[in-house]
Amino acid sequence: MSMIADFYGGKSILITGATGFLGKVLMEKLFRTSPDLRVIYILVRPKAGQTLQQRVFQILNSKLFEKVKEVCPNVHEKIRAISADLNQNDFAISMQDMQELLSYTDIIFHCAATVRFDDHLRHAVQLNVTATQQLLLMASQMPNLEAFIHISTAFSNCNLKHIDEVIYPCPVEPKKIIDSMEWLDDAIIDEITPKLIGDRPNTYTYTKALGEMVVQQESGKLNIAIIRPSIVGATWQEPFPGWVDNINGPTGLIVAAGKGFLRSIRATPMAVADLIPADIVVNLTLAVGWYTAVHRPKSTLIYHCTSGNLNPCNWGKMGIQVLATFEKIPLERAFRRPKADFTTNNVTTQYWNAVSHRAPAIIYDFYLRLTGRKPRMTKLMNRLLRTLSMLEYFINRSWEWSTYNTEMLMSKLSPEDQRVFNFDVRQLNWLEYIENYVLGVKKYLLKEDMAGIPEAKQHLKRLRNIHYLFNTALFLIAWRLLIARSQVARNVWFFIVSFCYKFLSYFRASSTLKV
Ligand SMILES: CCCCCCCCCCCCCCCCCCCCCC(=O)SCCNC(=O)CCNC(=O)[C@H](O)C(C)(C)COP(=O)(O)OP(=O)(O)OC[C@H]1O[C@@H](n2cnc3c(N)ncnc32)[C@H](O)[C@@H]1OP(=O)(O)O
Ligand SMILES: NC(=O)C1=CN([C@@H]2O[C@H](COP(=O)(O)OP(=O)(O)OC[C@H]3O[C@@H](n4cnc5c(N)ncnc54)[C@H](OP(=O)(O)O)[C@@H]3O)[C@@H](O)[C@H]2O)C=CC1
Repeated sequence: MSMIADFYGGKSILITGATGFLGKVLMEKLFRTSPDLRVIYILVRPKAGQTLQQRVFQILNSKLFEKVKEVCPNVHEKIRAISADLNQNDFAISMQDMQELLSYTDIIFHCAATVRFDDHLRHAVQLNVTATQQLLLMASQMPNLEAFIHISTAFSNCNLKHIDEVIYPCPVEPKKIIDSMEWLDDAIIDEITPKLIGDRPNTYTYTKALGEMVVQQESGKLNIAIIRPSIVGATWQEPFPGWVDNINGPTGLIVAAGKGFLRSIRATPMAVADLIPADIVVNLTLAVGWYTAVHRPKSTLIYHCTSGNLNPCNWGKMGIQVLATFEKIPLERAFRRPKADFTTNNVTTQYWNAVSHRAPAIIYDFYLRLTGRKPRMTKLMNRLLRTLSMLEYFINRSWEWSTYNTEMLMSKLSPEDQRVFNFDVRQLNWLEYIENYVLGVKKYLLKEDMAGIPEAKQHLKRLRNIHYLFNTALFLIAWRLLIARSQVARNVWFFIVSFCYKFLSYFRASSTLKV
């Protein structure tokens, strides 16, 4: 019997960010392993023309939840979507809903955040800091609350090289930042943002660090734990391998490489690719929820959910495996053949960006214009290059995260819990995982049919022929121009032609003699 699964039975659980990548995997696992839980409250905002109910319906009817329906057929009744916007005061939750949440919630998993690297500081502070503060305030009014689990990121202190499972203070107090966001105008905020974020690369990592400080400062009598995952990737095993449904982190680049847009990337092949599968993060999160509620540690414990120190993989190995998988299982309607390389300095990066990214996009857009269609490739390529520039910071450095608390927790689990809530990253085989990740991108994110693989391979062959044809034509044109302008080139050309002629004549003569 799993102690953790048993613990969540009969519980009322509040999840923020349940419609996000991690939140969905968390909800799925909870329903699958503890189908007798009382209710999961999720804070949801209407989005993209969909009502709350439509959003929940879509999630529950997705492939991810197929197994849940077998073990928990009444899952629709156990999920209670509460209209909320974390950008608003009191999250714009109705009085009645708020009363229900305050009266019944036993556990909180706070996953909601803005994960955009380029978010305006005001918005990032609102969601990653102020909303966390408000949620803690709500939590302090919940008489039954047993644990508050805050999801942060391993990169909240990415300005350090070695990171321990402790909270590192930021120079300016979060309360001061929250206050200043209320009266400073956008232009001034823009001006002070670089000074505030200091040696962090973006507003995301900075505000996640502030969020942790808020958790520490406002914890009061609450039972709190913080989880810091590194780069969350597709699922490893559960509910099935390779599940992913958004383009964050490496996923977007995997798509770009598979479709042939991404040809070169400024990365350090030997740098550690600290990827962590979403199901490992979720298993650790649920184990932490149980441990925090049952064992009530005296202080707020921080758990690093990383792979680098226990089972390292590097970007070079990952890139090679991504491309090897695309050889066997290509994506449909690729722009060019999947073929990419790492560059390590600015000059080569600029060169390959011009030759392999910008030039083909301009040529393709010219072709689209000629055929009366709207050009779009240059815009797409600019977006890819912007994304690459934002991710570069993370793929050219390595960090060391200590994992004492995570390993301590592993040792506290029963053998059954170690199996059901497995977060032992040492068991992960990277090559197999990356292959399944790439397959998952094709199947679950791009929704491509596996039956289309022969056609996709055919398409790649056509692209290869076009590539050869194009290169040959380009060579001939360049050569023709050169011959017209240079005596040396003309001499070389006559030499080659006469050599070929002599060789052919000799060959013809010797074969005639043999007959
Ligand atoms: C040998 C070579 C091999 C090569 C093989 C290559 C593979 C191997 C190499 C791998 C190296 C990996 C490195 C990873 C490092 C990660 C480090 C993370 C560390 C921190 C981790 C964390 O702690 S935290 C989570 C991470 N946080 C993000 O990773 C957000 C980032 N990102 C943004 O900050 C914004 O993305 C940014 C960029 C501003 C652009 O912003 P942007 O405005 O230009 O573009 P958008 O993102 O808005 O979206 C653009 C279009 O995608 C559409 N779209 C959006 N979402 C969608 C969805 N879910 N499904 C479908 N489509 C979606 C959208 O609808 C747009 O389409 P449309 O134009 O048609 O509307
Ligand atoms: N993905 C990763 O690589 C990593 C993620 N993390 C952390 O894990 C957590 C989850 O990340 P992930 O699932 O990837 O992120 P997603 O972007 O997929 O999900 C974010 C969630 O927050 C919700 N949200 C955002 N703004 C609001 C708002 N104003 N009101 C209500 N809900 C809102 C979103 O709702 P909606 O669907 O309506 O937009 C969504 O459910 C975050 O705290 C992140 O910092 C940490 C390390 C790595």
